[in-house]
Amino acid sequence: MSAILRREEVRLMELRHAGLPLMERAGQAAAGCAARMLAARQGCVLVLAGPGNNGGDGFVLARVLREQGHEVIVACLAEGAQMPPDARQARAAWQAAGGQVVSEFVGSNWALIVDAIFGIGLKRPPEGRYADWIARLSQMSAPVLSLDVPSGLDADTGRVLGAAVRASHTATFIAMKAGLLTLNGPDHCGELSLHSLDLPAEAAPGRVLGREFFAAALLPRAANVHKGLFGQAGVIGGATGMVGAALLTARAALMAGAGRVYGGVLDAGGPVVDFMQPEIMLRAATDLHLLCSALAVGPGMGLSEIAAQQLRRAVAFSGPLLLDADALTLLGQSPQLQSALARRDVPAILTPHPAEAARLMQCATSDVQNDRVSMALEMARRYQSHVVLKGAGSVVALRDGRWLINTTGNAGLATAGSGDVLSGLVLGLLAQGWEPALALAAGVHLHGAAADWLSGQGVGPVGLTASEIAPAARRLLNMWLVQGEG
Ligand SMILES: NC(=O)C1=CN([C@@H]2O[C@H](COP(=O)(O)OP(=O)(O)OC[C@H]3O[C@@H](n4cnc5c(N)ncnc54)[C@H](O)[C@@H]3O)[C@@H](O)[C@H]2O)[C@@H](O)CC1
Ligand SMILES: [K+]
Repeated sequence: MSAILRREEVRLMELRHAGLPLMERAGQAAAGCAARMLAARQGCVLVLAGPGNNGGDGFVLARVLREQGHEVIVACLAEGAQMPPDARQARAAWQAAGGQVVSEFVGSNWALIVDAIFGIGLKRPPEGRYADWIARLSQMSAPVLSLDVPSGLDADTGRVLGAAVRASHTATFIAMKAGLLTLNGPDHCGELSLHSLDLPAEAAPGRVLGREFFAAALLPRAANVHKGLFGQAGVIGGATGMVGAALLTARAALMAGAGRVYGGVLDAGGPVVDFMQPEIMLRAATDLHLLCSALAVGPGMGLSEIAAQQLRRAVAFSGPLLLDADALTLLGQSPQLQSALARRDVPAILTPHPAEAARLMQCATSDVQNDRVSMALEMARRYQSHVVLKGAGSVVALRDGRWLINTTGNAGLATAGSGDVLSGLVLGLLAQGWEPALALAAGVHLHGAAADWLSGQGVGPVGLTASEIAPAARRLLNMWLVQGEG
């Protein structure tokens, strides 16, 4: 499972290995990507080199491609003397080999454009002619290879600083960066490849969320079992007009394997049976006993006094607890509930989307989105819970400070009820005795993988409905249980 390093962690790693020819290795690795992208394409390669070490990587790549017989031009606005030592050396080696450096590029008929303008060193919007280059790149039809980070993208947060390159492929070095995986990163990176530059893997609190994280919990079912072994899942939600949200959660819990599922609805005139899924035992929320193995509270629950009462009852429940949707809004308004939550032995799971996270953190949604990893970690710390901050590149922050970014899923999940299904999948795993951190990570990964599988069948991303996610997730989960880590 790949480590994700923040900018400062990458810098420390570079310092620790300063004696190694890292820029040479980075340029060589990127030249391999470039050669694959060029394949049979004829014509000249344009390398846009910035003023720092990202530009230096570009000079190494240019030299290697030229040695392989490709025609290459490097455009660089900085003077050699203004560049940092490694980049200066790479530029000198390029020129010593007969390579040309120009200060401007004309024409648009390139076989490949290499974006070596800015890497992890960019912290403010690109200015002047660099901004101009990025704007011009967006109008060109040639494939673009970005080195380390698409220029203009913040490597830690995935924010576009002004404007950013939209790459066909991004070759990133040493370790994965959060900004490539969350917010605007996935829309700008194209295909993503990681090149470790032969540095040893490091222990880091951030990881890419893969199946190996929860593989130990993927245990195939024995033959001699009964439903009582797979837990009782309880759902509280479904105020008037929103009963469907609670049903989506309950159905997903059933399809994730919970032995029995109880639905406690707040709508006094609500249904007594779910005719699409009659296995679910429906009743008034006030009649739902809390002897269940795991509880999810919030889908379609509303913000009424009865909803608040139900939430207070749920926070006192000692088993695994997931809070979603309206439960999060109510939680954000109540210091008493917050301290009760923080005192729980079993950490609760919070599943906010960015607007709900903003309510939990008493800030603007844009503040949440501007640094999703830091915000998810701060929420986990403040609420002493495991958190998933949903959205492109969902960030899972665990109570102990570890964090994960999920890479499954697609825009099809941006549909009504999708979050209710996620809650149900996690709830179903919790009911079966999965440890909360593993249930959350697995649920998030599975939910995204189900959407990817459905999109591969033409069911989405456009028009994917939340009801379709749980049956697809059930199918994948059964495959994973047989395959293990796979
Ligand atoms: N240091 C090392 O050991 C290694 C560094 N590597 C490369 O080096 C990159 C980091 O290098 P740097 O720290 O030099 O940073 P960058 O090359 O990403 O950019 C920093 C340079 O851009 C300028 N700059 C920043 N923002 C600007 C803006 N908005 N407008 C105009 N100029 C701006 C800075 O003044 C500085 O000159 C990595 O992303 C990676 O590509 C790799 O070669 C691997 C090894
Ligand atoms: K770049």
